[in-house]
Amino acid sequence: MLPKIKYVRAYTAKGGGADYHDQGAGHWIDDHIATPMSRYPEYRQSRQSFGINVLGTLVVELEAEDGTIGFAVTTGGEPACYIVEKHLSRFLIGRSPAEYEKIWDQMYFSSQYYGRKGLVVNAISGVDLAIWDLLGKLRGEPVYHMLGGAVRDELQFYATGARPDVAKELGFIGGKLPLHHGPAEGLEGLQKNIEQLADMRAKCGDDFWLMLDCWMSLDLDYATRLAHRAWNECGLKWIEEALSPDDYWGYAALKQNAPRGLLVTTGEHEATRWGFRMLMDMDCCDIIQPDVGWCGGVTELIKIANYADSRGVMMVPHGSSVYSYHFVITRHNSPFAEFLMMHPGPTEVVPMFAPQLLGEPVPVNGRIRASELDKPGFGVELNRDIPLHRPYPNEGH
Ligand SMILES: C[C@H](O)[C@H](O)CC(=O)C(=O)O
Ligand SMILES: [Mg+2]
Repeated sequence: MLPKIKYVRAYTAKGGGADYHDQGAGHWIDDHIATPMSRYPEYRQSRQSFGINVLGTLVVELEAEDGTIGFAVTTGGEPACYIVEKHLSRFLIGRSPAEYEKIWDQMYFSSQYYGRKGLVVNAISGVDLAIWDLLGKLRGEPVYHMLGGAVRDELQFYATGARPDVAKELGFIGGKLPLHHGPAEGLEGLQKNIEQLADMRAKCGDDFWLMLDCWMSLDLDYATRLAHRAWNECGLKWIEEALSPDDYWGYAALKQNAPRGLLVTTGEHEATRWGFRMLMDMDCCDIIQPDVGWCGGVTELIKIANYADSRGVMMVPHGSSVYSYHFVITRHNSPFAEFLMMHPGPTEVVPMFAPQLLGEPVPVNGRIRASELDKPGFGVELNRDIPLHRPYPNEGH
């Protein structure tokens, strides 16, 4: 019998890490990136100006009766701490981490009346990842072993950041650029978007994948025009998250309208098996991109991935560092993974969730070997030198 969970603790942390938009001035990730808020000129230059980094990181720590600690990080900050400590902890204390299915079900359905997506599911995801970490640490097994084992020897990565040309030199298989100008900047903005992409195509050569991340900023008409020009003039591989995550009808139309061969991708702000079922049943995209720290955790991602597999849909999770790596290595329908370049330039490979995780593997020549994941749980430790704040201790302490 495994030791039971004795303590549940939820902390917040600031300064990068799982809340990867919380970076210092001059970072590429906050440099005039198109967003749904770009229609307001005062919020166009910086995403931090409208509060993209307002939540911070949520750290969930579960301590078992024998003192073993499992933990996970995701976004959600102080409000997510409240949900974990004051609501979800009741489903954890005194329970075995091997009961992850029932625990997930209880967390989700007890919070459904105020949850279902967004912050609450981030909090549930953080708890679920901490459970899997604890389970792996108690069993002395990496999470990917518990998920069925590796289906290939290494992970291959594309890089997200403003410098696909540097990503190519660093050995990545492709580069995903942020889109800089949204519909409010008119035809001039559209032209600038195409010129930036064309410039990158010239720098990277013809056979390197180039993708555009539109971070929910476009409307269907703009997205269709952009897709055609970017495909015809620059050989774009995929157009990502062009529309609001709620606009399933728009995504279905975009997939119909897009040039044959260009992939439509979305899902990083979608959650649960029901949200992804909607995307797939409505034929909204070619690749789904759940974030394991936001979609419901590993327990839910198994269901999402199996449904995608049964429909022949590719699943390439969004960011999420080790939480994604341990999953992707086990799936045939996840042939490659994303690496978010968190160097400000970004001209170097640095750990995605630095400084919060210790022992986080990074791609070398665009790859991580499966054997690098061979440590119990998710194979990382919490960096306790960073300031951690615990705002709402539960009664069990
Ligand atoms: C670069 C994008 O705007 C965003 O910050 C990250 C993202 O959507 C992705 O990695 O995908
Ligand atoms: Mg994205």
